[in-house]
Amino acid sequence: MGSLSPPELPVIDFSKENMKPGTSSWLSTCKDVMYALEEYGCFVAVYDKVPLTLHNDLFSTLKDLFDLPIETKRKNVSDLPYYGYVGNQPFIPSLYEGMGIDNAITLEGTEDFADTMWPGGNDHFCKTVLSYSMLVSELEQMVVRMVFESYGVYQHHDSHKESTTYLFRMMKYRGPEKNEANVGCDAHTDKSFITVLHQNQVSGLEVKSKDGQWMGFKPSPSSFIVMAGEALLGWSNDRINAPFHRVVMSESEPRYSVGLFSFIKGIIKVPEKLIDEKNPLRFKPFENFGLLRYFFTEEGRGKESTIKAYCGV
Ligand SMILES: O=C(O)CCC(=O)C(=O)O
Ligand SMILES: [Fe+2]
Repeated sequence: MGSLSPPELPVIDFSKENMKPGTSSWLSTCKDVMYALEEYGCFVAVYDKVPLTLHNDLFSTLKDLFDLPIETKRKNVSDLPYYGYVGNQPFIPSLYEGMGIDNAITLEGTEDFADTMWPGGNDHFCKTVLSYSMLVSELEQMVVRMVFESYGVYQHHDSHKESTTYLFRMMKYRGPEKNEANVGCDAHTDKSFITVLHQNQVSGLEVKSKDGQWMGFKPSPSSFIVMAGEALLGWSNDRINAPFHRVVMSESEPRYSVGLFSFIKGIIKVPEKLIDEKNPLRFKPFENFGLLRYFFTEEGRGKESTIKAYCGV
């Protein structure tokens, strides 16, 4: 008998030609996506729409950004928790720094951010981030469409799309020094609808399976982690899993990563179609940003499931 090998994240190919709604490759990818989201809450998308030059430009511009003085980086502020600069502060692993761009798939959003960081802005940064986040939002939108079609609630798709807003977060994890803890980011679940993560060549991301095993991830320029947040878990009436994940640094080189987080404006309601005798309503209508804010309260932070504590029936 062979020994049981540790589970691995499912890999789904989005770079097939002709992957258009209704085609056979679209329909078979829908099945794989739904299985991955319900079982793991996460998968690796192989997606070739982001050219290697753009990938390289993005990560080299991130280095310039994080090399700015800390007083400058601290100017990245927001009313929303986790949207602004986080780093060098108590209760956050000391290896971590992150900054956020609200409305990231608009030129205005990227320019507002760049104007805060550089005197006179930074055209190259804006172009790079905007092109990147637009291409990745197309991947997010394909996945959302697949979910709505697969659950038979496509009639709600357009209004959902109109209510979607994107946060682009950029992260740097420095390598641990001798005898320093190697945790880059503590285990957590995202409060977004969907998160798409991408990174440089330094590994460190781990995702927890339903049976409690940590699964690693080998990065590549065409691999994107698509992950469900607790807002999607809530919307799906608990069908889709929102997995715990963390970053553990074992290399000395810095790890740079980026996340495109979709959030929904207004009220999220479980579609009627997803409520029946076997699956009674599990969540009251809720606000995505309310869920995010709740997580950052003393009460919300300690909960195993933020969404259940926030609006569970
Ligand atoms: O750096 C990463 O890959 C993960 C970041 C993350 O989990 C988050 O920002 O929510
Ligand atoms: Fe996360």
